[in-house]
Amino acid sequence: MEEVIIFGMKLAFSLALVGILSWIFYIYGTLWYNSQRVRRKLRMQGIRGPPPSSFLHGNLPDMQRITSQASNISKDNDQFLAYDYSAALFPYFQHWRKQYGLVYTYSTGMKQHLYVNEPDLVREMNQCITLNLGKPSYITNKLAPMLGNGILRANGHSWAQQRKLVAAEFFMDKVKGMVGLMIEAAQPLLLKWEQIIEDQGGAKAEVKVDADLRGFSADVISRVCFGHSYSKGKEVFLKLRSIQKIMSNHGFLFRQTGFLEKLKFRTKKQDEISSLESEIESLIWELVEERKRECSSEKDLMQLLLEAAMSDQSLGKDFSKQFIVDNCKNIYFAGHETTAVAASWSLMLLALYPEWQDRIRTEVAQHCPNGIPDADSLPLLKTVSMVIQEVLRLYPPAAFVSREAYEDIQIGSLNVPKGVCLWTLIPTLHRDPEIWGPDSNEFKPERFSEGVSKAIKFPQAYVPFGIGTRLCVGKNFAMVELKVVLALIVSKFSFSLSPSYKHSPAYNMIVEPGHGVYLLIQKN
Ligand code: HEM
Repeated sequence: MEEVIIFGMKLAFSLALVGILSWIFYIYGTLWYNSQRVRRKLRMQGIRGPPPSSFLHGNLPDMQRITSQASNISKDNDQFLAYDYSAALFPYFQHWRKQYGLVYTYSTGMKQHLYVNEPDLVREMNQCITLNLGKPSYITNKLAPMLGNGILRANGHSWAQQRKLVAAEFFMDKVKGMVGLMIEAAQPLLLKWEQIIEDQGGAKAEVKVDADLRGFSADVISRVCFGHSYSKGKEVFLKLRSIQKIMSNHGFLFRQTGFLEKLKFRTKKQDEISSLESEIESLIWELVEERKRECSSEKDLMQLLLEAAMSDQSLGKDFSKQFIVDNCKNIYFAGHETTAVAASWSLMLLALYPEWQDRIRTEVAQHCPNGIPDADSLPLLKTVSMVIQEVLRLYPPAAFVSREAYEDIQIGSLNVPKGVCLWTLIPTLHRDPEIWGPDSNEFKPERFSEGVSKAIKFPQAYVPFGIGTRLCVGKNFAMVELKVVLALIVSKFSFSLSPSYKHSPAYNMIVEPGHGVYLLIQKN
């Protein structure tokens, strides 16, 4: 008996030893050997970068050190406009750019990255149509509870299938039909601001615009996704935002979560995320079931996804359900926050440049009866478009275009090894004086008077909506929505920046005014 126990213990010990050795080999293989191999391949092509300062974490300690050393942004209005927000939020990129140029490599331990801000290479990325270039898996894995397997996270054929379906819903002819619902959704905001002015004596009042703009864009997206059931859909939006807040607190972009941290995170936050996730799923599914019972002819996004899922027998019941739920969540996330934040930045910049408010007001009065735009008059609002383009240049809500090479791929003359993540920093491209000229940090909407192609040397370097095959599906929709809301606000109110405004761009998956935008508004 004793011999059996001793044998059992020896066996357990040997197995544990084999396990530990395999783990060490795995770590050595994936971390060290792999990253050395990839770095060597890149170096042979002339790509340099900071040497990793940590065996396990690559350049992460350097990134933390550079970030903590970065000085605070000046709060002086004249100066902050000239400030590329990435210098404050991602100072390590600027730091290394000075040393290694427009294309360089760095490591975060498990992953090797390539910073790509060279316009020709950005164009080549733009033209690269292979399905082997997708969203970085280590980031999309973190987003799984929020986005499921919807279009934003998906890669390869699953992405292509979803893209075909979802994109069709946001073609310009469809978007034109949504102008009415956008105007309707803006009414509560306009009435609220009028009431605030009234309550503060009828002349000038201070408003913090961000939550109202977020409410507006959530309302618009709810109406697009869920048609007449949009008020129920808004509950989905509130829950999604809660998940976003929990997740973005956890070193979202580059930091990989350690094993112990994962355990701690699991007990503390994961339960909260899981319960929000299942509440969202039940809410959307309730709406879908309701819609099925109604046999509605309404053609909102949910109906379209429902029809597509039902017509494709190969999808299977569970997949169909997931497909609808996930894509509703994806459009909610992708569509409402970005647009609301772009509207906040627009009002901030217009507050600094009252002459552009005047120009918009004159234009709206000229083309829109009663100051209310419609599908016919919107294309005539050229000044509003120019202002939005300039806002998206200086304060793009999405800071990056990011990709991962799933196989070794060729981008222009560069061979990108499998597993490398590519990062294009949008605000830096948008402010590069080599591309935009010496006035690149100035607010000058007139640079877009003859379109993007005439505004810069390399049109591929203007990418507020991303690049190439994964270009933002909602680009037309967002532009129309922004035009509607800005035209309505500016023709009703005049405004300047309140002394309560503190310039503090903050990264929260997108780049938003950290302390909100405070305006002093008055009725026109
Ligand atoms: C000002 C507002 C917006 C900005 C700045 C913006 C920006 C972006 C960017 C940078 C990307 C990534 C592109 C890439 O990786 O190359 C993207 C993707 C996407 N956007 Fe937008 N977006 C906005 C509004 C919207 C709206 C209103 C919707 C939906 C109604 C939307 C839906 C999507 C979707 C579904 C994707 C994923 C496309 C794919 O992976 O195939 N976006 N957006």
